[in-house]
Amino acid sequence: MTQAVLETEGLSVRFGGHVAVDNVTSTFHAGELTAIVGPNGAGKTTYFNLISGQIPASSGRVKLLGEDITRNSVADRCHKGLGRAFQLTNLFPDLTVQENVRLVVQAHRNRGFSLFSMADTHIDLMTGAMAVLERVRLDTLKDKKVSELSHGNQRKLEVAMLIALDPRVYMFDEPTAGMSADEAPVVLDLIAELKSERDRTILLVEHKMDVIRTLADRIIVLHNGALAADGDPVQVMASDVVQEAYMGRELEDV
Ligand SMILES: Nc1ncnc2c1ncn2[C@@H]1O[C@H](COP(=O)(O)OP(=O)(O)OP(=O)(O)O)[C@@H](O)[C@H]1O
Repeated sequence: MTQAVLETEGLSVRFGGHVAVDNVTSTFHAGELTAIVGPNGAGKTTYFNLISGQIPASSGRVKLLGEDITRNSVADRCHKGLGRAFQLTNLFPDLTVQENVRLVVQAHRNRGFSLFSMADTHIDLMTGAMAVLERVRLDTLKDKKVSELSHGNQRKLEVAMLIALDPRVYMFDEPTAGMSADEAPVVLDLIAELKSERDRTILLVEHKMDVIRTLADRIIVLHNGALAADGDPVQVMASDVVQEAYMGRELEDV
């Protein structure tokens, strides 16, 4: 087995008396896409928040490439290669699509977050930004202000900005939520490409069964914050634990 890229060891968080993530131990490898599923309130987003550092763990550890990052800041984890899809609130609504991506490309190359750069590097950065925008098919909208984009295109821009960061680990929380039927495949194709082309580790919180079936190499099921199942998608989805106790109604609805 190859070295684990990301590990959580006995990871837990308590909010008052409520244990939202309960002693979750799991290991994630390169080239593997793991879907994280479970009923509403199961702890999926909280597990993501613990991994990316948005909230501190009550106990347990998070390791990236063997290094303990449990106490590192969000920014430091990002710098070390942990990439979480940007929330829409992190977009700059008054800047253009291309400028938003450029800022990320620029930061990734350690030039700092500034719109002002030397002319030669400016062209270089803009070219890098355009390449990413072409991949999510937002290149024709490059000069539009982000505030003028549809919700679906704003979410595509989030994905573009994440790709521009080129992290080792991609974390997507329902990446196609709010997208129209013709917008979603662009993002799903990109996620599939990331997995094969770049040999990246991908974590995907997802409710849509068709998306899980298409993309997941592995499924982990959370229930009441704890790991209820972990393994091959076909076996996990067929298991009694998922069908009857944990996922029943939600999956049938899809
Ligand atoms: N900051 C917080 N303070 C108190 N309780 C919280 C906090 N964040 C999450 N919770 C609780 O922890 C539990 C897990 O929530 P979480 O959002 O992680 O679930 P989820 O599986 O992502 O659900 P959904 O599918 O609905 O998004 C819920 O009971 C939620 O109310």
